[in-house]
Amino acid sequence: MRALVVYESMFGNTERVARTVADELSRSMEVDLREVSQAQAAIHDLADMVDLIVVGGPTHAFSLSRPSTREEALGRGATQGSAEVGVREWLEALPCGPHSESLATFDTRVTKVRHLPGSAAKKAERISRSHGYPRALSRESFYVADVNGPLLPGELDRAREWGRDLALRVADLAEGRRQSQAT
Ligand SMILES: Cc1cc2nc3c(=O)[nH]c(=O)nc-3n(C[C@H](O)[C@H](O)[C@H](O)COP(=O)(O)O)c2cc1C
Repeated sequence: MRALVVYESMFGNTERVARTVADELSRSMEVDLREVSQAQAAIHDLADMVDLIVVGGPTHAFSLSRPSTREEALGRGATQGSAEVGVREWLEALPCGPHSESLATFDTRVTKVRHLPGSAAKKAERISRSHGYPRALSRESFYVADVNGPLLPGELDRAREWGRDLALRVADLAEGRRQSQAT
């Protein structure tokens, strides 16, 4: 089984979550972890050959980032990422389906506005569904203390649990497909 984990991160927090999730998935699957600007080729090389795609990014303005919000992040001291390429652009470039592989989305967001609706993970799911992906297997938010982080205590443990749960669900789905083909 194979997974592709694609992330966008400007202050490093989403990257830490993505690495933790990828590490947990790699206990039972072959995992390709890519920063979004390095993931363009993966759209065509891998997208239809993996069992699971995990996409994560920071919530900006209640949604996935845009060039303008990434520009703002750079102005606020972000040390990685770029204004040009983000998860929104990556998802919008995906070929239209139907696609059969499972997909899961996550984001990081600031804890003090956690009651407000709208998140990068929700928007990522919406774009992927419009490209023919099934409903997300799971969608999760991980919380940071402020715009530049850090992640709240316990969030990387939660990311590890989330990765473990995803791996189990993908294995269950594969087993279900195998059994229905056998009958
Ligand atoms: C321009 C901008 C807009 C943001 N808007 C939101 C928001 O609407 N809701 C929220 O919870 N966090 C918001 N944040 C905080 C980000 O979610 C936070 O910077 C991110 O989780 C850090 O992840 P990273 O280290 O991977 O970049 C915003 C940050 C920036 C720079």
